[in-house]
Order: sequence, then structure tokens, then C-alpha cells
Amino acid sequence: MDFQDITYENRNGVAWITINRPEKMNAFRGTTCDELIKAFNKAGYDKHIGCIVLAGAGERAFCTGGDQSAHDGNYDGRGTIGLPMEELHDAIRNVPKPVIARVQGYAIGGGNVLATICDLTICSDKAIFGQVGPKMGSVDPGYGTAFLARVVGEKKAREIWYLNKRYSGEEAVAMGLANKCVPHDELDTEVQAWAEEICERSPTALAIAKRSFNMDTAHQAGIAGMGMYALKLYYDTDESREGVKALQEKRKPEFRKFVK
Ligand SMILES: CC(C)(COP(=O)(O)OP(=O)(O)OC[C@H]1O[C@@H](n2cnc3c(N)ncnc32)[C@H](O)[C@@H]1OP(=O)(O)O)[C@@H](O)C(=O)NCCC(=O)NCCSC(=O)CCC(=O)c1ccccc1C(=O)O
Repeated sequence: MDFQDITYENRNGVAWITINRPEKMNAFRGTTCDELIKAFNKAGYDKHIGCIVLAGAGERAFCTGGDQSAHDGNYDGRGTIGLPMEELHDAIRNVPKPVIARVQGYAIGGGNVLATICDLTICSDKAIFGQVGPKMGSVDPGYGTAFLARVVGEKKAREIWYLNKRYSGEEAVAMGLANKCVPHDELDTEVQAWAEEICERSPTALAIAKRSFNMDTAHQAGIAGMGMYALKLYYDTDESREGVKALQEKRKPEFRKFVK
């Protein structure tokens, strides 16, 4: 399979899927999402693969969410908002194998959502987690909000979304957003060790466990699907455009002038 925006490697039975857009801090556009969906389905149903790692290329970012240069109102791809986000999130949740997010830098916006949805997160001491939606005219109406609350608790999830602070790797572990934080240079070894240990476990037991964990929040796929239509309408407002414009112009957005 030839990919443009991602890379795919089999490292001793572990599929490493890496977003390869370091010049954009691994922000995703339509093509990136389509390729990620293909890669997850390839790894998910390859009997030689026991565990999947999701990573971002380079040193600075795991993923910083939607590519703002491919964002004028809606995004540049297919799907309700011009990005097949629901399909990508579902692919990560539905593949019958554990997925580990390997976070070495920024996991921001939609990037933080991807890490949240992965079964496990291992980060380095250079990782920075956070949501920026209400600061730049966006919001994830599905797993990024409702599922995040299951992961870190309601109060913390609301803090993350309402204040858009940044959190270190150690803070992420303390709130349950990450499983382990290790020195930067040890990250890949740690991730591969966890993944290879998972590969030794019974694949069927793991698949049943994953489905079983997912069952409790399965209804959130419906919320996400419906919420995307609200988001599509929101992206076409001056209020949302102000957020994107302010980000591009590196200034503070003035949202309050759009209150009706
Ligand atoms: C990540 C930063 C905090 C890093 O800041 P800093 O270290 O100062 O570096 P910069 O100079 O800002 O950035 C370097 C370089 O990278 C470019 N870049 C960074 N992020 C993006 C991006 N997302 N898109 C395009 N380009 C990006 C940046 O422009 C610089 O390029 P130069 O050419 O050198 O100028 C900071 O960069 C930052 O805050 N970035 C923006 C983060 C952001 O706003 N992300 C979008 C969040 S919203 C989102 O992801 C929701 C969209 C979505 O996908 C979604 C929609 C609906 C439902 C669900 C989802 C979902 O779950 O994902």
C-alpha cells in the first residue's frame, strides 16, 4: 500500500502507523485521515500483527489536529465536515487489537482526541497535551468531549475544554490521560516493549476485552455522528472563521462580538 501522508511499518509483529507531516506538526487533512483509516484496517485484520502503535513523525508533535491551512469553513476532504473524523475514530475503536498512542511532543486538538481514543498512551517527558477548539473556532462533539470525561472525569474534561490549558506528560499520567511517561530517549523502546508484551497475550481474549470496554461508550458514536452536522453548520459561521483567522494571523480571537 502506497501512502503519501503516513508511513506503515511492521516491527516484529507490531504495526507502527506514523503521521508523516512534521512540517505541519503532523496536522491531518482529508488524505491523512483516509490513509489512517486504510492503515488501521490493514493492521487490524492482518493475522501477523498483534498490536498497533499510532505515532507522529519528528520530534515536535504527535499530532496537532486538523490542518488549518486546509480549513476554510469546512476541511478539504470527504465526510460531514470535510474530514472523515467519525470513520477514523471508529476505525481506531473497532480494530480488534490494542492501539497504543506514542506521544513525544504536542498532542493538541484533534491530535489529543486521537491519543484519547487509543487504548493506551505512552508519552515522553517532552509531551504536551491539550484541547484548543474554543480558542480557535472548533469543538469535537463526540469522543473528544464525552469519551474524554470517561477517561479523566467530568470536572477535568470540562477544564480541558473550557480553559484550553496545556498539560505535561506527568500531568497526563496523573489525570489518567496517559498510562506512562518516560524520558524522551526511552520512549520508542518502552512503547515497543509494551506492544510486544501485548503480542504474547491471547488475541481473542484481547479482542473480546476491547469490544467489552467499548460497549459502555458505544452510544457516543451516535452523538459524534449527529454532532458533526452541528459542527458543519458552526464552521460556516463568522464566529468559527474568526478563530481560524486569528490563529493564522497569530492574534487573539474576538469571539464576543458574534454573540447574538
Ligand atoms: C501546536 C502549537 C501549540 C505549537 O506552537 P509553537 O511551538 O509556537 O509552533 P508554531 O510556530 O505555532 O508551529 C510550527 C508550524 O507548524 C504549523 N502548525 C501547527 N499546527 C498546525 C495545524 N493544526 N495546522 C496547520 N499548521 C500547523 C504552524 O502553522 C507553524 O507553521 P509555520 O509555517 O512555521 O508558521 C501551535 O502550532 C498550535 O496551536 N497549532 C494549532 C493547533 C490547532 O489549532 N489545531 C486544530 C485544533 S481543532 C481540531 O483539531 C478539530 C478539528 C478536528 O479534526 C475535529 C473536528 C470535528 C470533530 C472532531 C475532530 C477531532 O477530533 O479531531
